[in-house]
Amino acid sequence: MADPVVLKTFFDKVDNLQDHYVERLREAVAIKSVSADAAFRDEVFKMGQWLVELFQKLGVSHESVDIGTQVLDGKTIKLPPIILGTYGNDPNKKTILIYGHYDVQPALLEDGWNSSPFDLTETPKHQLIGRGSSDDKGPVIGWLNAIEAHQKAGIELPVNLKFCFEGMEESGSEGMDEVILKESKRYFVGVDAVCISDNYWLGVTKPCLTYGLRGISYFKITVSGPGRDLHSGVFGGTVHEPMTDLILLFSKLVSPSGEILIPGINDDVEPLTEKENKIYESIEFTLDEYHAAIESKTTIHDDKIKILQHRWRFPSLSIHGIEGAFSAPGMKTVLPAKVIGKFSIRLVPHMEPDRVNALVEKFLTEEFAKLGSKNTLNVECAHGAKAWVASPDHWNYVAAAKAVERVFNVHPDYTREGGSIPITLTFQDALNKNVLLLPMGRGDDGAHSTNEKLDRSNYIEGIKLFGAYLHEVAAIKAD
Ligand SMILES: C[C@H](N)C(=O)N[C@@H](Cc1c[nH]cn1)C(=O)O
Ligand SMILES: [Zn+2]
Ligand SMILES: [Zn+2]
Repeated sequence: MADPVVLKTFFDKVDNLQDHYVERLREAVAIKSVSADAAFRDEVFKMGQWLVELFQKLGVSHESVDIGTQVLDGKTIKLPPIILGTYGNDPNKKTILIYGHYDVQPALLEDGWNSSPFDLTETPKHQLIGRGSSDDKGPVIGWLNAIEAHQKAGIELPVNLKFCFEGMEESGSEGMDEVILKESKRYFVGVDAVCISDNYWLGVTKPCLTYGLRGISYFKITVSGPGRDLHSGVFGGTVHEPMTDLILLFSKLVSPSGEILIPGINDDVEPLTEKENKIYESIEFTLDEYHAAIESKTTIHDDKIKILQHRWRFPSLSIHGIEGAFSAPGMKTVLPAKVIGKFSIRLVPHMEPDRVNALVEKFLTEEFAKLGSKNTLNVECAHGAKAWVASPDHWNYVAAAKAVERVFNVHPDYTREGGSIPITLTFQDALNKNVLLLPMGRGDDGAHSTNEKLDRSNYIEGIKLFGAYLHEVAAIKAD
């Protein structure tokens, strides 16, 4: 067990420094590191540099891995570096690898934010609102704040740390798999376990440890027709309209009750067992909290167990948007010449992205042929990742559960997550080590949504949790 006196000294220091930590998060949120938009690529680099400077300040040695270029929006642009760091190199201590990402989802005030998305704004209820506050800048900085609090309190860190921070997680983790595979034989040698803080509690009160994620296959379907946008009064009714074709195709993918309609997609999904059903019963989770998080009562299922199952262990298909479609206010009577529909399928264990992609492509090609349209269709899978499930019996989880008890005085729930972190499985397989997901934020943080927030208390207690976890890791007997 970790020394309670040492932990108390560390916790007190974190409390002392909390305003400084909020200012640090404010600085990071102000950097618009949106990986999905070529126009913001300089900002992603700036954010990487900001982390490097923080590493330097804290005495973390580091390397920036150049992963080349990508073609985005028709332009060839540089990919942001993967930043590796090392803090401590004592052969008598365990080594924990921390992964996180410094890119964020896009955000515009006009999407419905109550304050400017890149100006961290603290509400009277002490919610820190800003893009990336919870996903994933708060957690990434949290680890570095924990190091700083140790230094300022004069406490030695009881483990060695390795860091791996990427700037492309929100855009398919381009280049990451190759780097992990390569560095598993060099930079990551000696790692005993991996910890990732890039998800959320299930609800708003109870901490959890997460041992599973869904995978993802992200599709772009392009329907092209006329050589340019047309006047719908002059040409409407005389040409095959790409938008009409696309909407018809979209309508074939999923039913209003969430059932995926593509033949064969559900074939590899494991059947439910009585034993598994029991797991959901003990999880602390209420429909009211869920409705509060989505700010409506529009759930397909009004039953706790079904909601958890559909979030964790069944696939889902979501339609995200249409590039090229008229979406501005007003009533432009345009007939778009080319539209790109975007949707993704969340994958569960045993579903293989390659098989899913082949089924999707075959289905859409057949459905498009049935339309008798003279337009053309192109189906592309932009990125794919398999689902991940770990063993929560491992010492890595036992140490984390003890840390939760130290900070929150409660035993955590063990959850799976509906979202995806593509490289989790790669870390597990390439390093052959246990991976733990240790969330900092709450289930209502609104990651990817408008008014994303991180509660001040989750941020500050989260920093304590990270430190306590490292002390419990050091104290535990590894098997
Ligand atoms: C759970 C994690 N914080 C996250 O948000 N992951 C993204 C990853 C992704 C994949 N394609 C685009 N983004 C997610 O689950 O959507
Ligand atoms: Zn994330
Ligand atoms: Zn995200």
